[in-house]
Parts: sequence; structure tokens; C-alpha cells
Amino acid sequence: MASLSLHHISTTPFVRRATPLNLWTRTQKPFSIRSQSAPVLSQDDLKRLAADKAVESVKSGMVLGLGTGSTAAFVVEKLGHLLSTGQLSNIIGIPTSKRTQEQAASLNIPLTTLDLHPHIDLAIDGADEVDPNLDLVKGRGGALLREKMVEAASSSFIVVADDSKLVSGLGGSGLAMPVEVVQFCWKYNLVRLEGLFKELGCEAKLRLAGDGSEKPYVTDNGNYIVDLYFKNPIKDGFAAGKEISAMEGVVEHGLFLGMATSVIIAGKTGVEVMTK
Ligand SMILES: O=C[C@H](O)[C@H](O)[C@H](O)COP(=O)(O)O
Repeated sequence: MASLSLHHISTTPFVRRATPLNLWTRTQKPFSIRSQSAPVLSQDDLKRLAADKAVESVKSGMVLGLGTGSTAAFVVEKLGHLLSTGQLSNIIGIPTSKRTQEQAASLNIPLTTLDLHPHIDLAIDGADEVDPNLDLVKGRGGALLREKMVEAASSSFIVVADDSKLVSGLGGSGLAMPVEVVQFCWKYNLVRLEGLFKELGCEAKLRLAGDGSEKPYVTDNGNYIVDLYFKNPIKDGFAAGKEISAMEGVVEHGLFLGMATSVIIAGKTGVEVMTK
């Protein structure tokens, strides 16, 4: 495992400075933080803390990759505020989803595309899982394809998350590891994907629209998502990613390996910045 450097920043003065914990060994506790006179910090408070810490790395004039999800939404909100108050200027953003595009436009953040700006200075985005190697699972919000394109084109990629996202091994949360597939013969690919990870107790499910109907969820790119649920974590993410990508009809998968420059995790002991 690459040696990680860990910089601990206390969340606020009222939180006792803790020695940096081994972030992956703590059992996850629900997100209410209580110390003597401290208000309780919600999970959204933690997401915002991580987002605000990441935005400190944004400089005027940067081309930015704008992530997707509830944590990344706090990043976009902060950027809009800094632009509106003149603390930042001359930044331009490439959104990783239609909903990030809408949010950024509503905050008057200038937007562009990868076609026009193929070299991105910094991307900031959330993650669904972070393992000790700073490898990630992303895509539970359906944005994995555009996120991976934007983040792969970025000189730096900062991940922001609360510490509920920490796992000892990818797929270990028991939650979805998304694979974006073409609509054509999606069931054929669902069966093949499930078979690929039989030994991990994998169950594959077509993601539904979530509006109470049986309609499949359709990504911004017009594709479907097959969610893979593992009983045991993936041992070799790179091998797994290669096998998934080799399948005809697979567009992209949610394993983001070796891509994060740093990961900012907000938790009960404060904000930790991890770099490889
Ligand atoms: O497709 C969605 C993205 O990968 C999100 O970054 C990821 O799902 C994390 O989202 P959240 O910050 O809402 O947990």
C-alpha cells in the first residue's frame, strides 16, 4: 500500500485535537458529534467542511472539473459564493452532470466543455467509497462516465467525503458498484457482469428510475446502469476494472483507481487530508 501522509486539521476549536487515527479501522458511528459544549455536526456539516477545505486549493484563473453529488454540490456552492464576493475570479468550470451544470449556471459560474478546454487544472468531486490506497468507487449518483472523463483530464483531482465513505476494500460497503452499459441487450450484460464476480457473491441489478415505476434509470448519456453488489470486497481493482471494461456494451465502471491526488475526509475528529 502506498504510504499515505495524513494531515489533521481540527474541525473547529471546540473539537479536541485528536492524534491522527487510522481512519479505516474505526467502526463507523452515526453522525452526531457531541463534546462538552459542542453543537452536533450533521453529515451535511461534515460534507461542507470537506468541500470548503478542498476549495482552498482553487486559484483564480483555473479551469475546474465540477463534480456531482451532495458533497460536490457544496463545492459548487462555495465557488459561486467566492466568485460573487470577488474572492475568486476568472475561473471556468466543466460540469460532470446536467444537475451540476444547472447548479453552477444558477450561481453564475462560467462553464465550458472538455472539447474547448481539454486540460483541466483541478477537479473536485465526492466518492462513494475510499479505500486505504485512495482508490474509489463512484457513480451511485449516475455521473460516473462524465466524472471519469473530466477527472482523467485533470492535473489534480481532490476527493471530498465524510468518513462514512471509508472502506477497507472496494465493494466492501455492500452498496452499489455501478457499471454504465448501453441499453441494447442490457440483460445480457447484467448476467455477464454478475458471472464475472461470482466468487465475490456478486448480485447485479438494473438501476431503476426511482420514481416508483419499473422504468430503468437513464444516465445523462442515454445509457443504463447495472449496479453490482458484493458480499466480499474486490481483491484486485485493476484486474476487475480491466475485465469489466473489456465487455462489449460496457461504457464505463465506477472503479476510479489511481486517480485521486488527495482525499479530504471530514469526521468526528476533524478534517484529514490524505495524499499518496
Ligand atoms: O455519480 C455520482 C458521484 O460519483 C458522486 O460523487 C458520488 O456518488 C458521491 O456522492 P455524495 O457526495 O452525494 O455521497
